[in-house]
Amino acid sequence: MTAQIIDGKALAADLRSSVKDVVAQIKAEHGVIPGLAVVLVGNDPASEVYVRSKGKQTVEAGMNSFEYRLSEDTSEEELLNLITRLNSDPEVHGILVQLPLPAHLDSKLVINAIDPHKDVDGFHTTNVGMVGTGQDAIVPCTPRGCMMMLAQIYPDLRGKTALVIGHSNIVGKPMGRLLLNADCTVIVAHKSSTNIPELARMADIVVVAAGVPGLVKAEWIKPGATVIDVGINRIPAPERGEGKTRLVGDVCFDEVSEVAGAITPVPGGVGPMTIACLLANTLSACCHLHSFPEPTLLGV
Ligand SMILES: Nc1nc2c(c(=O)[nH]1)N[C@@H](CN(C=O)c1ccc(C(=O)N[C@@H](CCC(=O)O)C(=O)O)cc1)CN2
Ligand SMILES: [Mg+2]
Repeated sequence: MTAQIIDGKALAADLRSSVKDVVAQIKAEHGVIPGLAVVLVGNDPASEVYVRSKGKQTVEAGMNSFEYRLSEDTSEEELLNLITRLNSDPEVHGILVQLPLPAHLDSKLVINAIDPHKDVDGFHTTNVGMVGTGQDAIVPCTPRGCMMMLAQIYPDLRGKTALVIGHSNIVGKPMGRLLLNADCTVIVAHKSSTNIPELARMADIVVVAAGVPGLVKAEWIKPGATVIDVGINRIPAPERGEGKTRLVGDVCFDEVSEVAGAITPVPGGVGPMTIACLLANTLSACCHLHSFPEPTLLGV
């Protein structure tokens, strides 16, 4: 079998275009422009790239982008004061604090200071609790993107056995909850799990967010299963020249593609969906704050 490639780059482009259309419609009908505030503390090079990309894509979708770049030594009080200001700014519908934060800042405290209705990352305890209890709430971007990718393969997820590898608050836990809300039979494995290959062989769907390059092997996968690779690992690539690197996921892509029914690539899979879903969440937050009807995006 050669797996169908789920093209995250193309799907993300469709989603962004769908967001852009609704943004233009809201602007025309109500004179409202959705606005996203992104806060970056410090100079982590990967975070710099993601924040730049978020700002660029926000503007391309016709929304307002407000960027706050704070120095590495910013105090918790300064950061909380900024969040308080953004919470009451009517032009700001979405607030995102790029993670990871420098070690002296308490990210739980900072995230829980965001108005839950503006928490477009879906990390606030209120949104986490609501998603966990199957209520409508803001869903974290990466898991939302994974669910949209799964919707390309399965019109209905009910009764599927899903294995999530990794139990981070950003991906693994919310992914498990969303799959459970969709009536899957869900297993969440993590670094203390002892029998992951055996669990994987039972799964119709495997979602991997472990941060371990090449963790998932072909012999773990049930023939025809769908494999969603959330891993983003930069590894040395001496074949490209001295000091060069390349990006790989948590899945041995070539061998797993021979067994799986569908698979996401890295790069160009889940990653691009993350930022597209951020735009979708910002638009939804704007609609909710103004009591506009919830937009239909990618038919869902
Ligand atoms: N506040 C948040 N912080 C972080 C999040 C988040 O959702 N909210 N997620 C990650 C980083 N991230 C967005 O912030 C992110 C990671 C990767 C990609 C992406 O498009 N990856 C590309 C490859 C890009 C490359 O070449 O390096 C891909 O997979 O194709 C987008 C966003 C942690 N922090
Ligand atoms: Mg995140």
